[in-house]
Amino acid sequence: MSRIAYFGPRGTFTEQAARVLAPGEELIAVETVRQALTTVREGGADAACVPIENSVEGVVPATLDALSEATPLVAVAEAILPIHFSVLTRRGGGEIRTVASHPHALGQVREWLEANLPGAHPVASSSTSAAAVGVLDGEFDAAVCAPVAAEHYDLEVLATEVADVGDAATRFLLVRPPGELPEPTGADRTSVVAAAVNRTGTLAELLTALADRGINLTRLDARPTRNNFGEYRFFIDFEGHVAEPRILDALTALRRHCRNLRFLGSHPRADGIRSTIEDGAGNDDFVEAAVWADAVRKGELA
Ligand SMILES: O=C(O)C(=O)C[C@]1(C(=O)O)C=C[C@@H](O)C=C1
Repeated sequence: MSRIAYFGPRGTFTEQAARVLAPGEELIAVETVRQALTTVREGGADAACVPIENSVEGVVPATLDALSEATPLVAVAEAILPIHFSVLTRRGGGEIRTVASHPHALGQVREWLEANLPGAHPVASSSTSAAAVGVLDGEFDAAVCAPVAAEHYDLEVLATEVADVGDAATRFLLVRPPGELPEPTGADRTSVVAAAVNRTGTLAELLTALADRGINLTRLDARPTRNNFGEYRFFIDFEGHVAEPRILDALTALRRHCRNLRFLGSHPRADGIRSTIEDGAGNDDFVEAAVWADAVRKGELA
């Protein structure tokens, strides 16, 4: 049985994602995204489940930063979960002066809180379930949680189906140390983090390397390197799998344009959306062109 470290404690959305991505495996709850990844890096778990991006609040910066530092880990699978919250309070609790949750969760219920708990002060907690624990301990008066948290913590459900955007969703990754990659399916996502040289046009060069090969981006984010003010790392997700000749060609080109390129994995997309293949940019086109060039090099063709 594999050991999966996840961003907990029990009852987080990440725990639900871990159950989808690694059914029946042993789950180990840790307090932060960074700890989940460190546990894998230090051999305390075989893989980690972490949130990567939400359709309303965008990327989870802690995940991007922790994936770009220390020893490399690669994503081997993803899950997308619909996100709506329950608001939990202490049984028989009085006035609600503070309402706690993960900042990403608070950002998704801002309007609901203003309309329904206008007097309550929002407080950031390390996760949605950590907020529930805080309510039990008397630290906060209410917690914005995953609905399943009500099964783990002895709290009263004040409201359900809480969400400012009805069809919000979060994407989660299962990451593990580099090893055998999942097979390509035709509906895959590849992720890299690029530390580009700080000069005119470097980001354009990276994007052009992908555009020239007809590769569709699915996400682009920048995070500071934390070394020099104004210096960034670019997180680029695109359609396709590194086992495909067109993607391998693009990766090689990206490597030439970067001071440092980290491969963050190729894995099937949870939404099953197949890669866009532009005319003349299919895998057969890349293979055929390489065969032609090889024959030219051998003097067999001109
Ligand atoms: O705190 C949790 O329950 C989490 O799993 C984290 C997280 C996030 O980081 O976005 C996951 C999904 C929701 O969007 C809110 C919080």
